[in-house]
Amino acid sequence: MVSGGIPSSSLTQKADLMTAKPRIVLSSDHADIELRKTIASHVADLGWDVVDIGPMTSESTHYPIHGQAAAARVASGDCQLGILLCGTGQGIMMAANKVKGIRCGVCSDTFSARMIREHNNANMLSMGARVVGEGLALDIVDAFLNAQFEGGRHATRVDMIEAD
Ligand SMILES: O=C(CO)[C@H](O)[C@H](O)[C@H](O)COP(=O)(O)O
Repeated sequence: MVSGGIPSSSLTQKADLMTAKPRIVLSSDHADIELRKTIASHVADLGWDVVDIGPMTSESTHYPIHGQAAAARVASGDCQLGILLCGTGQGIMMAANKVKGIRCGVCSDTFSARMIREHNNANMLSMGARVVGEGLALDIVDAFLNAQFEGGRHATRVDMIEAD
C-alpha cells in the first residue's frame, strides 16, 4: 500500500526506527557473570535494548575473546555503547581498545565514568568485578549512561585519538 507516495513498508521501517530503543552490549570473562547479569537487568530497566553476549557460565575463559567480540558490536554500529567486566577491568579494556573506533575506559568511580563520556566520548565502559561492589558498579553505569559528549575542544582531541 502507498500513502502520500510513500510505500507503507517504508513508513513501518521509519516508525520502527523512531521507537527503537538504544542498544547496549554487555560481556565479561569468568570473573563475575552474576554482576554482569545484574547490570544487564538494571540497564534494561532503564530502557536499553541489552545484548548480553556472555559467557553464560563461570568456566575459566580468556577476556580478549569477549572484549573484542563486544567491541566489534559497537564498532559496527549494531550497539551504541558497551559495558565490560573482568577481574580488574583492565585486560578486557585493553582488548576492546584494539578494535578501531573503540574508546573504552576502566572506571571504579562515578566521576571518571561521567568524564570518559563528556570529554573522551567513550563508547565502552569497563569495570573490575573484583574491584567494585554491586552498588558502586550500578552507580558507575548510571553515571556513564547519563553523561553526554561535550564536543568542542574535546572533539579535537578525540579526533586525534582516532586519526590513523
Ligand atoms: O582481571 C582480569 C584481566 O585483567 C581477568 O578477569 C582475570 O581475572 C585475571 O587475569 C585473573 O585470572 P584468573 O584466571 O581468574 O585467575
